[in-house]
Amino acid sequence: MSKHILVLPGDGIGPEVARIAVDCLKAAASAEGVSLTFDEAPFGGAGLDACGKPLPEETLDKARSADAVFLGAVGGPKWDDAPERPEKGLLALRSELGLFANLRPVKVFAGLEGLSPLKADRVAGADLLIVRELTGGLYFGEKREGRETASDLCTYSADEVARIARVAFRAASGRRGKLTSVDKANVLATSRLWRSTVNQLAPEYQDVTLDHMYVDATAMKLVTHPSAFDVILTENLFGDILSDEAAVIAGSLGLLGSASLGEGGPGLFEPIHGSAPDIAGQDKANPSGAIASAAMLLRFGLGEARAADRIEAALQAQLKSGRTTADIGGSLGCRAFGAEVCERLAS
Ligand SMILES: NC(=O)c1ccc[n+]([C@@H]2O[C@H](COP(=O)([O-])OP(=O)(O)OC[C@H]3O[C@@H](n4cnc5c(N)ncnc54)[C@H](O)[C@@H]3O)[C@@H](O)[C@H]2O)c1
Ligand SMILES: CC(C)[C@H](C(=O)O)[C@@H](O)C(=O)O
Ligand SMILES: [Mg+2]
Repeated sequence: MSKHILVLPGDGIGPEVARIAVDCLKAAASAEGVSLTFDEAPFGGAGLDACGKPLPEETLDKARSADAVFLGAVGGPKWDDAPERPEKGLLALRSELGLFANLRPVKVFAGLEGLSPLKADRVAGADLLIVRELTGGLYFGEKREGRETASDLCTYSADEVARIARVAFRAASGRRGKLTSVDKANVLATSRLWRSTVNQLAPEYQDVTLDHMYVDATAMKLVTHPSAFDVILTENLFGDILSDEAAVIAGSLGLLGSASLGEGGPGLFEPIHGSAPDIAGQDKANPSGAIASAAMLLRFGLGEARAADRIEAALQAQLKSGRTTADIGGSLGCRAFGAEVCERLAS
């Protein structure tokens, strides 16, 4: 039976990288005998332009009935003063689909240490997974927006912490067995609840070694000793910030993909970068993060591990060839890079 994918190209470089990801999905599926169907819907700024809303109802309905959703990126200066920003649509989509678990892997492959702006001996061997809580915390707390004062409420319940912590414990158990829970428990009440909830679960996962680290120290250690981490578990805002930082361990923000998963229902797969208005429309975007997200869609969204492996191998081979986009020192455009990855997928 064929599996149905909803594509939300979004804004800026979103449509540029989403196009490449779809080409890769088609090539990998055809090589592995997997049957996929695709549909597209307006979302983000494109949703505002088409229907006056960043998450039009029809788009949400299509997302709910898809097997998996692929997103390019949303946002841009054009909609900065819109009554509802494009980003609000993304938060609503994550919340409506119950996507509380955001997985953001960062890996420095042997021979590709030179892609990083950090020293090669520092990044060598880095292979970590950020497990970011995605539907709670400051992003979703009550907001008060006045002229003189404003506030964003940060709330977490023990249940919300426990369900994301279990995802991280299980991930660590299937990897190198090391879990670092990142918080700011020296200052924040939500972090103290976070820490005690994670501690309570630890005895259930005897094969996992748990430690805790403050977010500021983690930000430092990520660039000084990235290979010290296996799985990082953290709340919504800290995970957002640390994952952009962690992207440069591998080389560039354009390299990282992500999977946002709930309890059943379609997952959402998207590169971690944004719409990059500074390079949009110039064929300069690195589509690697989108391609990596396509592989995660096949693996975690559709259970098609062989097709996912095929995409990951092709992407790695392309990066190793040195024929890359400008953000990691090459001279290929987004389309040419994507076309070369697709050629590898077919062979
Ligand atoms: N998931 C998403 O849709 C998402 C994620 C982050 C930011 N945003 C939105 O994107 C807009 C721009 O935000 P920003 O500029 O802070 O972040 P950004 O990630 O769009 O760009 C940050 C920098 O990284 C570069 N960059 C990003 N992706 C790249 C790629 N694939 N290849 C090469 N270079 C790349 C950009 O050119 C820019 O210099 C904002 O509206 C923001 O809210 C959306
Ligand atoms: C666009 C924005 C709402 C989003 C976030 O903060 O989660 C983005 O930065 C991300 O990392 O996916
Ligand atoms: Mg982000």
